[in-house]
Amino acid sequence: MSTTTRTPLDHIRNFSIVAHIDHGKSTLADRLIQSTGGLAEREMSEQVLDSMDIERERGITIKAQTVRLHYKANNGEVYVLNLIDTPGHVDFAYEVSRSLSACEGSLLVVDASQGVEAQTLANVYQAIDNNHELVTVLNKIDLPAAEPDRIKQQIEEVIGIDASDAVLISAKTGLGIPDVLEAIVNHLPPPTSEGGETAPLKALLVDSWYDTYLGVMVLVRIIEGVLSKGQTIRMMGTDARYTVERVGVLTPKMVAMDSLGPGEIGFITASIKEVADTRVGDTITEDKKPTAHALPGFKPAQPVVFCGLFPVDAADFEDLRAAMGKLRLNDASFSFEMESSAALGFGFRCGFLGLLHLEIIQERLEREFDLDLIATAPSVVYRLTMTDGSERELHNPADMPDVVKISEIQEPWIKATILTPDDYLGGILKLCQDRRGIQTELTYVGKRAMLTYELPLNEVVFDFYDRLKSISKGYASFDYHLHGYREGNLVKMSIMVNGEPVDALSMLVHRSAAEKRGRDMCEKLKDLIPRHMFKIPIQAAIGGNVIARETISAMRKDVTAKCYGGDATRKRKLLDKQKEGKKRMRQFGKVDIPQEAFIAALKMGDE
Ligand SMILES: Nc1nc2c(ncn2[C@@H]2O[C@H](COP(=O)(O)OP(=O)(O)OP(=O)(O)O)[C@@H](O)[C@H]2O)c(=O)[nH]1
Repeated sequence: MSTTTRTPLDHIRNFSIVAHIDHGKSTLADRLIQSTGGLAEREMSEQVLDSMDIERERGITIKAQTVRLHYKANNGEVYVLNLIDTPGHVDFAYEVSRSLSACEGSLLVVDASQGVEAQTLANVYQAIDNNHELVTVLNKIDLPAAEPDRIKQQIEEVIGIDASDAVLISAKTGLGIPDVLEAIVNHLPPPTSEGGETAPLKALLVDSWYDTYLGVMVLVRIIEGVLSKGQTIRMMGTDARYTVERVGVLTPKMVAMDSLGPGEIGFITASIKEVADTRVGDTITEDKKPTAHALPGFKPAQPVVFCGLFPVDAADFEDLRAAMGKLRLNDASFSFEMESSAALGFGFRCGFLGLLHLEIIQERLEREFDLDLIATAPSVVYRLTMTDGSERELHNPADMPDVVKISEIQEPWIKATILTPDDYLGGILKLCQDRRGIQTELTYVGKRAMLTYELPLNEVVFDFYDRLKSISKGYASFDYHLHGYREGNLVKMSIMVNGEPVDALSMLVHRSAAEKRGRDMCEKLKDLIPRHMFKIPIQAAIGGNVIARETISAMRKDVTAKCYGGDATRKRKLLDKQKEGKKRMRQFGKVDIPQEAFIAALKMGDE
């Protein structure tokens, strides 16, 4: 089925939903789809918008998707409402900003029992930066703890927008959903299009993903001109050309169209091989009749955090490569290249948008592809200026050049916003201080403190978020964005086990923290590495200087000794168990290091 009737601009509303995690964005989206008849009830999987398993399990939205809804308003007119789903996590801030720039307005959803959180703020400011009109929606008013009046006031105080006509809803029960639809039509502006249909094609590449049947699908927002089947298009950022094969919209089912016009949002397919060939934020134009200017603000996603991933069993290397290839099909911001480590053998150096992204990929590799992996210390991207004036980026501490050749090391800093109940403020201030944080603001939002800190990213990548959650018993919320590079007094710390350097454990640390961290690492490793038949020294060193040392004393490693006099099956079981245990160990020289040691050793205690 296809259609060519073009919806007039004033009957289109393009909007997104901005919210803190768990405030009910997906539930509301489902309700909107359901109540406009996009899907019959029995077709709704529990949550339509979050499609990947891990997303559902963790309750977060990773991949932005969109739906086109038809809504008959109280004024009798039928409107096309395009909802663009935005990823809910800080690591995907750039994707969020692109999704937002594809629409004119946002629903600001705030949980009426929780109030404003760190991500509410970060996302709403992004929406305001994109000149969005906002409709404030207070969700979960069915909860006894809901305090809509107090939260309205809080929104006005903290965000500085008028919340007096906020829509009160329960996405769970469906209460108030018709009011949300009316507010979208009446309070959010329609798209505008300077050149209209006759202008050369100019479209924003909002998102792309891999569909098993259709291949790479590209989500586009038409700014001006018309995008049609059979057209030869050009991606202005990458200068690649493709012939459009399919044009359509998602309702959320795919519905074919002949073309998309100004203000519209839909998808295309064009025999694009990899998602990596499409860059979110790029401008799509017609090859024969190109637009004069590309859309501003395009920047390819840059990996921020790197780590090495190695198979525990070297024989799994090719499987790991294949699995990573598959994941990358759908995630252009995940990058990997082969790496070999003296200690860990062959593996991959991988780049991620942030820590959550790293965790998700690692988990998917282990779970969906059944691979046992060793992850090395996550590292940020350092910028080195060499004594000969040249500059280079350092993704892996193991590649650190000789210090005498380096004149300056710069490290990335972030600007973090933390909201926490007052009770945990002391602990959080100490945590930020210990991580070299610089406090820039401390204000109160009702009974909660709102902190802004500048922090070196390398102090955050290990376990900052875990620590923050444990100090605040889960109540603090956290959001950050990159805030540029600064010079840092950084040194490379190496760890030696039995005299052999373990490259996978080397890291760049601030000089002031090096000694403590070295001591912590040695102490941790002492507990994590099992005794061997010989004495094992564990040392932390900067250059040639040993800054910390522990020793694991020798033991006769005979697990069957315990079973003296026991039966043979028991003995065999123990030996099997020991063999199994071996699999998850790595040999360094003569020493076996269990896989857990790598991860655990990197988690810094702040106590
Ligand atoms: N009581 C109540 N619970 C709700 C309501 N809306 C959503 N929830 C619940 O709140 C939790 C989070 O809702 P989601 O819709 O997944 O939240 P989200 O904002 O989409 O979260 P992300 O996808 O992680 O960004 C779920 O357990 C919902 O069932 C509501 O109106 N009332």
